[in-house]
Amino acid sequence: MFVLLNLKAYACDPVEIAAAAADVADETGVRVAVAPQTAAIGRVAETGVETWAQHVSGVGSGSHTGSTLAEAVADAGATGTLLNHSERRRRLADIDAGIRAAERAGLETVVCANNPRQIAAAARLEPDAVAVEPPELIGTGTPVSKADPEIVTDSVAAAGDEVPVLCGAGISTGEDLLAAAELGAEGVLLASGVAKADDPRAALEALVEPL
Ligand SMILES: O=C[C@H](O)COP(=O)(O)O
Repeated sequence: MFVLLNLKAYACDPVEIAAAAADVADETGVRVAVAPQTAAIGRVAETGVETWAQHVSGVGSGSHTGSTLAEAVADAGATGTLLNHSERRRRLADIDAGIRAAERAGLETVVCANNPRQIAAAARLEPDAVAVEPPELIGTGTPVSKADPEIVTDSVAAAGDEVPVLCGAGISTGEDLLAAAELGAEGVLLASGVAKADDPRAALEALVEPL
């Protein structure tokens, strides 16, 4: 299972969490990546943890003020990027351009989507993986794997054999992770369960413990 931890814009210490994630990955062999704020990518990557961007713009270098170049996050140490997160929705053409920009920069891609129909469309754009997240469950602590298991199984079917599916929203425990795996997800996308925890290291350790 791939554990992709999105720190969003939470008021947490990205380096402390990244160091904990690096240790947990080393000690358990579980693939754990951290997606901090863009400005923290370099510092997070220095911990040795697999580092992702939360978003890249679908543009190359040029007159694009305020954009986030895929090449820039790759230079800073990121090896992958989320695209079209529920809190950073893009139009289809922008998602396609974002995937192509990430490919040019050598970044792995996970395209997020709300439901199996959107997952089918996202998978046709040939990202490395897709992630299904029902927006109404994000940040609730109620795991998608329990609240809406069919959205995961239907997304796995919609994505087809070539594109792995992650699931996210409300995932915070090892039990949630196992449930996601049983539904066919190859990873989880999570945030608040670790980023807002009093002890993020303990939360991460507990998360991967049953794997
Ligand atoms: O990117 C992460 C997802 O939006 C899930 O967030 P959450 O774990 O806080 O529900």
